Amino acid sequence: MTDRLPHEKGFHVSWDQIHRDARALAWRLDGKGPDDGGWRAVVAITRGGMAPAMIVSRELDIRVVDTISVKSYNHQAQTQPRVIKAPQADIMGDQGEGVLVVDDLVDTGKTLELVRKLYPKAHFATVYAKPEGRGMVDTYITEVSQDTWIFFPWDMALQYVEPYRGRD
Ligand SMILES: O=P(O)(O)OC[C@H]1O[C@H](OP(=O)(O)OP(=O)(O)O)[C@H](O)[C@@H]1O
Ligand SMILES: O=c1[nH]c(=O)c2nc[nH]c2[nH]1
Ligand SMILES: [Mg+2]
Repeated sequence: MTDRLPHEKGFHVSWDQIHRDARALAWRLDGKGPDDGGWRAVVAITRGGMAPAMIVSRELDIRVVDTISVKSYNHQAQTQPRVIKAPQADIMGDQGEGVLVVDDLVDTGKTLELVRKLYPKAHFATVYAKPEGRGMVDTYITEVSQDTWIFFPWDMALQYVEPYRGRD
């Protein structure tokens, strides 16, 4: 199945902005882990969750970091999400309790829905959230409208633009 999504708006995020927002996410998560000793590990949903997960794990001083690879999109067209690589079983434990699963954003929620089914007791955190998928995430920082496409700094490059009054 491939759906073309109507994205009216663009939300362009700089490296500085994602750094600030991921740090804010870490601070919000601090002390929210299970009572018996806090977060055991961070698991990034690749690839978009890797930069936020690095920042969160650095802020919270968590050294056990793993990845789960879920592929959901071809450019802006959504496809059925599938797990390409799972995290280490001993890190996740039985149901993921005490593990922070981090992604850059939740959109329709299909990616998190899949990971939640695998690890129902993990805590799911994203930097950005859209309304449709918000219910799938436990903690996030900034919400944008459903018709917004978020452009991350790793998908962009600086380039020249014409001055506003210089265009014919
Ligand atoms: O809530 P959903 O509608 O499932 O969409 C959100 C997911 O889509 C993007 O990942 P993508 O599958 O494009 O892979 P990438 O992280 O490697 O870019 C994004 O990084 C989230 O993981
Ligand atoms: O870079 C991205 N921006 C988005 O808004 C989005 N939604 C799903 N997947 C996405 N990837
Ligand atoms: Mg992703």
